[in-house]
Amino acid sequence: MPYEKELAAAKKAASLAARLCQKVQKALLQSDVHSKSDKSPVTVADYGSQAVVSFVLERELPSEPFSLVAEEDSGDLRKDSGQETLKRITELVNDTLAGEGSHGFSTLTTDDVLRAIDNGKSEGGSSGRHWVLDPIDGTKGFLRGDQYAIALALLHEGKVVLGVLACPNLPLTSIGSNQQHSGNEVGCLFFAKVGEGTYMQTLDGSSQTRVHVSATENPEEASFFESYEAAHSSHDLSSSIAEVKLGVKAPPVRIDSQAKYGALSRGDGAIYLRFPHKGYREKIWDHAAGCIVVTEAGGVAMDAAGNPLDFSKGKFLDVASGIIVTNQKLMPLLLRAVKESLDERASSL
Ligand SMILES: Nc1ncnc2c1ncn2[C@@H]1O[C@H](COP(=O)(O)O)[C@@H](OP(=O)(O)O)[C@H]1O
Ligand SMILES: [Mg+2]
Ligand SMILES: [Mg+2]
Ligand SMILES: [Mg+2]
Repeated sequence: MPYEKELAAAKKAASLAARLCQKVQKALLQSDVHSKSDKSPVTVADYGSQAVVSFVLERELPSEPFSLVAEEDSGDLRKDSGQETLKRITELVNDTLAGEGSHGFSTLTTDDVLRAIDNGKSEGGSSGRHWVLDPIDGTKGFLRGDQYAIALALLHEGKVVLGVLACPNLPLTSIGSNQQHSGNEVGCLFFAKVGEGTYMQTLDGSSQTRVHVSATENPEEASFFESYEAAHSSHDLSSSIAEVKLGVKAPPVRIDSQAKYGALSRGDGAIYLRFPHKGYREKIWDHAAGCIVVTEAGGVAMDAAGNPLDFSKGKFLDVASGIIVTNQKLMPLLLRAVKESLDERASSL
């Protein structure tokens, strides 16, 4: 079966990175939080997760050319002001890798960690194979103690062929609009390979189950997910689409990160709406893994004009107005509702 060893390596890398993130989230000290030039937050866990994933993928797949498109870079860590942080990241990475119990693991130096982080400089594109990584998607959620995800996908000739989504704070049982969940076990890892469906397992891989998107055909029974952060997606546009146009009764479920794609893939809700504010350009690492996890579970992800998401154009994912995700049955209704709302908005400007 194609991509078997790549999937195994990706699951191992994401699970180890999740362990590092859980450790940091538990003991998050203010000193672990920095803000990047674009003012978005980044933590030692974002960097540590990227270093772990990069190191593990290279180690597990030695015979393949290695290309990684990842969110973080080592720029700030190479400055004098970043030295303390770099030491802390290196310590975290070594603790995590040593904890894996891999035979003959020799500790990484700070230079090894910088190099592993900077492996992520690839621009991706439409030819060859590129790993796509968001080491922590939902850093704001991570900082709040809420949802976040380690999102890793493989692009081959411009198409996403596998995806792994580790969601350390997502309960194993559903988080529907009532936000109740019976079991209290927390931490899931979703994985999908093109043509082979989507599975959800516990973070330690002890049990796995095949998952499918919600089969809801009646929008009134559908519930919808959107970003927790109103800065990331227009909440009033999505509510006018969902509640006014589609008649969705349930209130929106607002959670951070691509955990939304994982929740959708197992039917926790039926719709995901994302309408970034003007001028924002989506990145492929924010959607590649989530997209295949949902589509291999029977869902459809498109931009608001009905075009499939195109991950082949480098690190940006240019979409018309926004991203909409649902099942095959609801997509035509949703597209129509989105178009009507956007047209009304445009004519009222
Ligand atoms: N103005 C904006 N509009 C849309 N998305 C944004 C944004 N600013 C940041 N983001 C992206 O939204 C991602 C989180 O998604 P969500 O809103 O679903 O939680 C962030 O990922 P990171 O946390 O990896 O930086 C970031 O890339
Ligand atoms: Mg970020
Ligand atoms: Mg992200
Ligand atoms: Mg991120």
